[in-house]
Amino acid sequence: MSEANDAAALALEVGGLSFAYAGRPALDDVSLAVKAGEFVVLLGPNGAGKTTLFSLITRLHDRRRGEIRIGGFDVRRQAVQAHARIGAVFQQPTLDLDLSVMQNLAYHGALHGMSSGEAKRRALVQLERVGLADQRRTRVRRLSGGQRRRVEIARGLMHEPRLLLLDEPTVGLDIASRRDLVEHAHRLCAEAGVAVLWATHLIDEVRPGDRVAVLHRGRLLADEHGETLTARLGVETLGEAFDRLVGGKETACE
Ligand SMILES: Nc1ncnc2c1ncn2[C@@H]1O[C@H](COP(=O)(O)OP(=O)(O)OP(=O)(O)O)[C@@H](O)[C@H]1O
Repeated sequence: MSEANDAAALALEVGGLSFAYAGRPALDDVSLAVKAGEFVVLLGPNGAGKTTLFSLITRLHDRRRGEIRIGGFDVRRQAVQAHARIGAVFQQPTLDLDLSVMQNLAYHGALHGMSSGEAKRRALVQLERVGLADQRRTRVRRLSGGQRRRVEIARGLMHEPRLLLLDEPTVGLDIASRRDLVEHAHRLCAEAGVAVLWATHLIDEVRPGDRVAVLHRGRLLADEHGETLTARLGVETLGEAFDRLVGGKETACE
C-alpha cells in the first residue's frame, strides 16, 4: 500500500485481496486503486468475482487476506470512518415500493443519523441531481425501472460518500435507460468528484476514456484505459481485447 498522504487521496485502495467461499477461491490477489472523481468499469462475466469484491469492500463478508481502504481509512480497523465514505447500489433493488421517493430517502438519512430536516434537505439536493425532485412525493411503485435506479443512486449519495459502488445497476433496463444511467454516473464523477466503481458484464457500457478493470475467475487481468488496452493487445475493439484476455472461452456481452 502507498504512503498515508497518497492513500488519503485515493477514494478506494485494494491491495493483495484474496477471498474464498468454503475453500473455493473467488478472488485471488486483487489490487485496484480508484482516485477521487474517477470512473472505473469493473468488467467481468458472471461469476468473475465482482459482487464478492463489493461485499468485501462493504464488509458483508470479512474473512479475507489483503487490505481495503476508503479515503485512506482501513475498512476493518477504521470501519466507521471508512463506511461513512461509501455509497452502494446493489444488484437487487432495495427501495420500499409502497413508500414515496422522499420517504425512502428520509429513512436512509435516519439510518445515517441525520435529523429529519437534514435528511429531507440532502435528499432534495440529490434528487435534483438525478432529475427526480419533482417526483419526490410519488410512490416508488409508480416509477420506471430507470427512475428507481436513479432514486437508489440519490439515496446512496445522501451521506456524501467519496466512493459509489454500483453492482450491475442497469439490470432489467432498456437501452435508453441504460445509456442515461451510464451518463449520469459519469456526470457525478465530473461534477461532484465522486469516485465510481461500476461493475458490469456488458462491454457496451464502457465509454471512450473509461478505465477498465477486467476481472475473470477472481483475477484482475487488466487495469487500464480501454484505448490503451486495445492498442496494447493489437486489436480493434474492447470485445476482441476481452476475448483475448479470457482466452476466448467466455465473453462479456456486447
Ligand atoms: N455465497 C456464496 N457461496 C459460495 N460461492 C459463492 C457465493 N457467492 C458467490 N460465489 C461464487 O464465487 C464466485 C464469484 O461470484 P460473484 O457473485 O462474486 O461473481 P460476479 O462477477 O458478481 O457474477 P455475476 O455477474 O453473476 O453477479 C463464483 O464462482 C460464485 O459461484
